[in-house]
Amino acid sequence: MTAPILAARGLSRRFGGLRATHSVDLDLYPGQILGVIGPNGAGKSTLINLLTGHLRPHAGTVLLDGHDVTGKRPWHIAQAGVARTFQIVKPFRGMTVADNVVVAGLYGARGPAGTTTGAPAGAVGGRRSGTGAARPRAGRRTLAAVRRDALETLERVGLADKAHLAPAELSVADARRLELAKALGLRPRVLLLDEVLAGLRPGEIGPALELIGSLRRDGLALLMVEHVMSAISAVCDQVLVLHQGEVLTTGEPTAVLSDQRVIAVYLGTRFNQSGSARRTPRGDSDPSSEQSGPAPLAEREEEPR
Ligand SMILES: Nc1ncnc2c1ncn2[C@@H]1O[C@H](COP(=O)(O)OP(=O)(O)OP(=O)(O)O)[C@@H](O)[C@H]1O
Repeated sequence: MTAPILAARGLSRRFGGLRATHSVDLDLYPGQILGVIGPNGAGKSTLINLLTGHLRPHAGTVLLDGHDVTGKRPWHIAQAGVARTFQIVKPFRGMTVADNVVVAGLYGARGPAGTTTGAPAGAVGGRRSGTGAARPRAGRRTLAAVRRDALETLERVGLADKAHLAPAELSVADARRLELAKALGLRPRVLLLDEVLAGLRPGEIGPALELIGSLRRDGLALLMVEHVMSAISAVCDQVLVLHQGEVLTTGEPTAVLSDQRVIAVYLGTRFNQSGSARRTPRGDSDPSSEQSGPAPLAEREEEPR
């Protein structure tokens, strides 16, 4: 059996007395999409932050290609092939859309200590071993080549015609595409998506899922934190459910989304018509829709209060 490319063992992080994640184990394999779900505050973003080095765990281990990368800085982990998107998009605001992706390309994947990157099919550019301090690789690839790759990436996410714009001129959906393009610009082997579908209109979700599916076909390993249950059920191979920082269960989407324990932890969370557990900016549930029946999460529909 293939070894996991990214794994967590006993990953724990507290904020004061709050256990944001507690003893989380996961395995992510090349060509797999692992969905991570759970009610607001369950620890999903914290888990991504621990995997990418944006937070240090209080206990536990992060393994990349079997190498211990626990506590490594985010740029080390990014250059070792793990890219992410942020729930709140973070473009470089003083640059064009295209230059945002070029910057990512200049700092792209190098590979973990003692290995080469094994970048996915279709990925381009040089490889390099070691996890030294982050610095641009323009010396290995010309800026023109990096720019060409960036434009290909923008084409792939559907932003080619907006390459010249400033990020502030983008719609919500396009800002999410740029967030994804920046992550892909790193030419990762592992991609962690934090609510990449949030704010998209129903008609925009299908193409986004097609793109995510195409990345899996390229051989990327994807971890997807998402509240849109229909999307989780459509594209994920496995789903991990977090509840109060702990893994409640892991399994295939159909089984997990109809598991009574999983449904129970979502009770009190409102669902919209696409089966999305929604929240307000305060983190509360969306009062415009509510569902508390025992139907599988992916089949839930809005019900007036
Ligand atoms: N930097 C922080 N300082 C203090 N508490 C934090 C911090 N980050 C997260 N928390 C708390 O840790 C818990 C888990 O938060 P986290 O953002 O990981 O949840 P989540 O599952 O991603 O939630 P959501 O679905 O709302 O994004 C929450 O109670 C949150 O308030």
